[in-house]
Amino acid sequence: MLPADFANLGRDCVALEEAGVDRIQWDVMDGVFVPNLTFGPDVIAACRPLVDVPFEAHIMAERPEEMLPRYIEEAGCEMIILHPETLGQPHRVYQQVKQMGAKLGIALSPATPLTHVEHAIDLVDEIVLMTVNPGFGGQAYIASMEPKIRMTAEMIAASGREIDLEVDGGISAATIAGAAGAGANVFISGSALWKYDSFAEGVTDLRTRADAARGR
Ligand SMILES: O=C(CO)[C@@H](O)[C@H](O)COP(=O)(O)O
Ligand SMILES: [Co+2]
Repeated sequence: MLPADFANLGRDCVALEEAGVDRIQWDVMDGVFVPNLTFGPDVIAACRPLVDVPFEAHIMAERPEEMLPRYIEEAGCEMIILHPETLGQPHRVYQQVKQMGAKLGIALSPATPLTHVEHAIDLVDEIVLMTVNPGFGGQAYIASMEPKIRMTAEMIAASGREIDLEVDGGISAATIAGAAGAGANVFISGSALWKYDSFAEGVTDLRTRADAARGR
C-alpha cells in the first residue's frame, strides 16, 4: 500500500481486491528503523471492513511487540512480518505472534543473513526476502539477492514445512521471473503494479510471468 493514494486508502483496497490480489501488504514505517513514516494499526483498521482479502502488516518499526494486539485484533492483520533487528528477544516475539493467532513472517533485509531464520524455522509461516533496502517504494530490484532466494528455498524444502517465500521490493514485469525462477512463490509489487493501466491488468500480467517462470 506504500504507492497508494493516502487520501483514499479504502478506495485503493477495494480496487485491489476487485483486481484479484491474493493479499494486501501494509508497509508500516516509524521513521526510526527506516527513514520514512507511514501508517499504523488505526489506519489499517479503518480499511479492514471494506474488503475480505487478507492483510499483512510489514512492520519496519522499532519495538513492534508493544502494539502487536492492535495489528492483529483491531486491524485484522492475518500475517505479521517482523524484521529481527527491531526485536530485543526475537524468538519470544515470534512466539507471541503465534500465540495471538496470527501468522508469522520474518523479513530479511539484503544484508541480513539467512541464519536469522534458522532458529525459528519451526514457527515461521513466511520468509520475506527484501529485494530492496527497506524504507521506500520505487527502488531498483537487487538481482544479487537471487542466490539468497535459492538458499532460502532449499532451507524451506529441507524443513518439510509449508513456508511461503515472499520477495518484496522492485518486483515488476522485468524482475518477477528472476525471483520466481529462484524459488519465490509470493510477490509483493507496489510501484510497478500502480503503473499498469489497471490493477487487473497488472495482477494478470505479473501472475502470468511468475507462473511461467515457475513452470506452472
Ligand atoms: O517494504 C517495502 C519497502 O520498504 C516494499 O513493500 C515496497 O514498498 C515495495 O514497493 P516497490 O518496490 O514494489 O515499489
Ligand atoms: Co513491504
